[in-house]
Amino acid sequence: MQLIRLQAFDLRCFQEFDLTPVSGVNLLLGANGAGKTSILEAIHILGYGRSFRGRIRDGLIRQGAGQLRIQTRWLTDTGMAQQAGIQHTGSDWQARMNGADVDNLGRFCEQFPVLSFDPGSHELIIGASEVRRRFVDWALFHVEPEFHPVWRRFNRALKQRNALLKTQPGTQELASWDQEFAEAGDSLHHLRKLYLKTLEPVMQRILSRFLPECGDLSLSYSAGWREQQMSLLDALRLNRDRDIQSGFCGVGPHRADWQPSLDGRLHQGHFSRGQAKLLALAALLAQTEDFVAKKGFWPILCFDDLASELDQAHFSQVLTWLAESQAQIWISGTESLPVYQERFPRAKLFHVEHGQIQTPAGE
Ligand SMILES: Nc1ncnc2c1ncn2[C@@H]1O[C@H](COP(=O)(O)OP(=O)(O)OP(=O)(O)O)[C@@H](O)[C@H]1O
Repeated sequence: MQLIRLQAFDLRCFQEFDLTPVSGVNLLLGANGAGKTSILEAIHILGYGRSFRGRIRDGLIRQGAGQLRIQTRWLTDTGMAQQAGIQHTGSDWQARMNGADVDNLGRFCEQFPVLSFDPGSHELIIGASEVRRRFVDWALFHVEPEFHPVWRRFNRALKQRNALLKTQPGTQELASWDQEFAEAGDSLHHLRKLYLKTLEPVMQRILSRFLPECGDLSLSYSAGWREQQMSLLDALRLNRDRDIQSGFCGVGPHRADWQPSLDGRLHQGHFSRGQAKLLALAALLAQTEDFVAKKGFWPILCFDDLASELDQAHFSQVLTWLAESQAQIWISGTESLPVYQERFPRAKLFHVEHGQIQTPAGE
């Protein structure tokens, strides 16, 4: 799929912008603070219903404005033109698609599979487990129809069980939620585990291209309880007293995690920031390839300040991968055009300067 028009009103430093991107590579070039990341932020909001730079009150809405609006026209994978918009009035997001309100933000976001690589992406490898769960859940949300109902059912059970735990419940009371929690949790666990199994060889292939010296990759998965030794239901029963004491559920898929390791010996604590970035990039590209294999079309790919994130050799390898892809790609950077022109002769340039965007004459 591809965006064919992207407009934003009162987003950060932009009073308004209106872009007509191409289906291939779109370059957002300009000085620091010009607004390049804010354009990628607009695309991210379409795909996730939130910014990747904090909450709305952290400055997403332009200073002095009361609300922000993002509008887009896009072509679906079957080539159908659609239009949609999302706005934030200071209290919540409201979305519209083809002229009708969309109540469920998830239904809106599923139209926009967007994957982003930015200066914070190494967090996927060395950050908190929540980032890694989100990574897997993003893919499942888009490629696995069973996932969304299972995820909602599990989160509801988790919320209800945690609320009950705060009331110092009796064993019987808790048991009624344990069953529901365990059933939904088991399904969620199996979907995630299977996804990582599929992703591992794809990521290994990409990694051996980018980091041949790295050796063999494996992705280890931890379920959030001792799944080798007991069922989730048994783990809940065993942990019941501790849960009642702490007032929240200490075992289950909400504590799940996955970790890459190299040659069976290098783990999370060993990776340099640069290695973590490359592993995160390999994970993102693997996720993209898996998405294409399952869905039959490409997600939108966004790269914020790509050149500054990678050394020369890896930067060049990533550009080669991107040149071979058929995705709509957005790349922001401060470097001059020739770096990209050679690889992407048909790229469209957007020159970003102090909240204004220009395209060279003739484009
Ligand atoms: N709420 C706001 N209202 C007005 N201006 C804002 C607001 N939030 C951020 N800005 C300004 O908008 C610009 C946004 O910069 P952005 O991060 O998009 O730039 P960039 O081109 O990606 O920069 P860099 O290359 O340094 O990453 C900055 O100049 C910032 O000061």
